[in-house]
Amino acid sequence: MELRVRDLACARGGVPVLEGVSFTLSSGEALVLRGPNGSGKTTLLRTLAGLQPPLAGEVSMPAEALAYGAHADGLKATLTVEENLSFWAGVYGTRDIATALAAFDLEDLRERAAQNLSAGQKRRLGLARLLVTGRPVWALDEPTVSLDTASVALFADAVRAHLKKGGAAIIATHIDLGLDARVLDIGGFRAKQREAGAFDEAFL
Ligand SMILES: Nc1ncnc2c1ncn2[C@@H]1O[C@H](COP(=O)(O)OP(=O)(O)OP(=O)(O)O)[C@@H](O)[C@H]1O
Repeated sequence: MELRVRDLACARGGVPVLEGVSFTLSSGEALVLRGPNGSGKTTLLRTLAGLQPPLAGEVSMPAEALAYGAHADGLKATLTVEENLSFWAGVYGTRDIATALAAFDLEDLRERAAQNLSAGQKRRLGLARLLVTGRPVWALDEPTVSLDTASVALFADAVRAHLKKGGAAIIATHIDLGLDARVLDIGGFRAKQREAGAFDEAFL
């Protein structure tokens, strides 16, 4: 399993944000995305996850190989913790939710509605969803927001276990997760601004 990204260019709101992004991510590897606010980390992850088409470039794997963890947890508010995970397991065609409950210390909360969880508990449930996707590449946008120190450690353990099983992860984060990960600073891939008055055949 290898994710190869070549010369990728991405836009947000119609404005080019990144260009020339190239990297390779192999089975068992984690890549941490760094870059200042607004530099395009979310834009890159959304593009890899298939939520928006690239302007140019190639991605070797289909978006269906990725499990995308966005800023929003995407929980079903009125379903319990257990029902949320069972729902997602059904969507992804997997069965085991026990491993996900245990990995994110959610067993005692299994019957609580998602809307009645604390912010950190909601985040843990959103991350537990990754384990029921069965997808090889996790693409995660600031996954540790709202997590306390113990929960950050649970998350790092879950990533390590995923990598050990042959998975891979690409993670936008500003904190040190203690993972043995490569770092890609996307500040170096900022799209050049078009010169004023430059010829643009798209408008012809
Ligand atoms: N919905 C939108 N419409 C238009 N432009 C947007 C939209 N969302 C973000 N942008 C712009 O796209 C650029 C890249 O934003 P992006 O969210 O990818 O950055 P980021 O590196 O993830 O930032 P942060 O670290 O703050 O989360 C920024 O200039 C941002 O203002």
